[in-house]
Order: sequence, then C-alpha cells, then structure tokens
Amino acid sequence: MAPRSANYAALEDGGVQVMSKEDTETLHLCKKMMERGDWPPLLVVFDTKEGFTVQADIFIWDLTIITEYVGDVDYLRNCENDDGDSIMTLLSASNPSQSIVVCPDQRSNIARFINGINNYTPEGKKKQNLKCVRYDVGGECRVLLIANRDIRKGERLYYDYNGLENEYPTQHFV
Ligand SMILES: C[S@@+](CC[C@H](N)C(=O)[O-])C[C@H]1O[C@@H](n2cnc3c(N)ncnc32)[C@H](O)[C@@H]1O
Repeated sequence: MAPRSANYAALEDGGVQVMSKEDTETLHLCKKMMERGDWPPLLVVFDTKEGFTVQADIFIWDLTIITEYVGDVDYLRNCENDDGDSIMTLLSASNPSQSIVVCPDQRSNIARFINGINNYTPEGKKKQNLKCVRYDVGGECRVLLIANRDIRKGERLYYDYNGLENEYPTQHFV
C-alpha cells in the first residue's frame, strides 16, 4: 500500500482541477451523511450478463455527486500484474513510479459495482449517465462519479472505464 503522503495532487502530470469550496463542502456533507447511516438512493442489482449493477432508486439530477471511488491505495507499479477488474487511477504522475491507484478488492463502497459502457458501439455511449472526474481536494487527488445528465428512477448507472489510459477492454460489454 502507498502511504497517505504519496497522494500529493501537485505530482499529477499536467495538473488536476481543484475542487471548488462549494463542492468540497458538499463532498464533506456526503461523508457525514454516510457516517450517520444516510445512504444514497441506489440499489445493487444482479444481472446475468453484467454481474452486479447499480441502479437509481429515485430520479437523480444532472451533476449530482453519486459516490467517491474508494478502496486501498497502492502504487501502480505494485498492481500492474493484478488481475483485478476494478483498479482506478488516482494520480497519474509525471514520474510513473509515483503514480497511484485505488484498489477496491478488500475495502470499498458501492462505486466498485457500477458498470462501464461499451466504447465501441453508439448504444454503449448513449447509456453513459455518469462521468468519472478526478479533483484536487485539499492537496490530495480524489475520484468522484458524477451524474452527467438527469437519471430516471430504475435506470442503471454507467460510466466510461476508458477516460484516461484507454486500456480497459470493453468490446464484450453489453
Ligand atoms: C468494476 S466491475 C463492475 C461490477 C461487476 N459487474 C461485478 O459484478 O462485480 C467491472 C466488471 O464488471 C463487468 N461489466 C462492467 N460493465 C459491463 C457491461 N456493460 N457489460 C457486461 N459486463 C460489464 C465486467 O466483467 C467488468 O470487468
């Protein structure tokens, strides 16, 4: 695992956007709500083709923070040969040995059950209703999944697994 000090947003190649004060307050409020047991209105539903999926249990407005992508944080170099299908870039450093990733295999939250779009079909792209955005929050990188349009109750949540490195194979995704 990487020490907390490894998550130093200033190392990001090209920089990472700083989260606004207002959004940072919202993020802290989300954390507090979770701590007291107020969970977001999302359901984990099993699908025979897609495995576990996440769906909206109420209407969700565009730009709502859905969840932070959390888990153990490790150096990318330690995980390159892992067969996990849920590793997420946290910091993509100019010096690759300083790049870190989130590994949600042992500890995580609902984010690891959110499925991805098929990058090779127009239908896949139409399904996308979340965007994955990395922010500098108080000097540390954080990954958030945010609604990129209004989402109907009952709609499944999808984002593009290939936002940055384009290395995730999605040809077989439904
Ligand atoms: C981060 S996990 C998402 C949760 C996963 N469905 C599960 O059951 O644990 C990523 C894996 O889910 C599956 N997956 C994600 N999106 C999919 C899609 N659109 N169609 C089919 N399988 C998908 C693939 O097996 C992928 O490797």
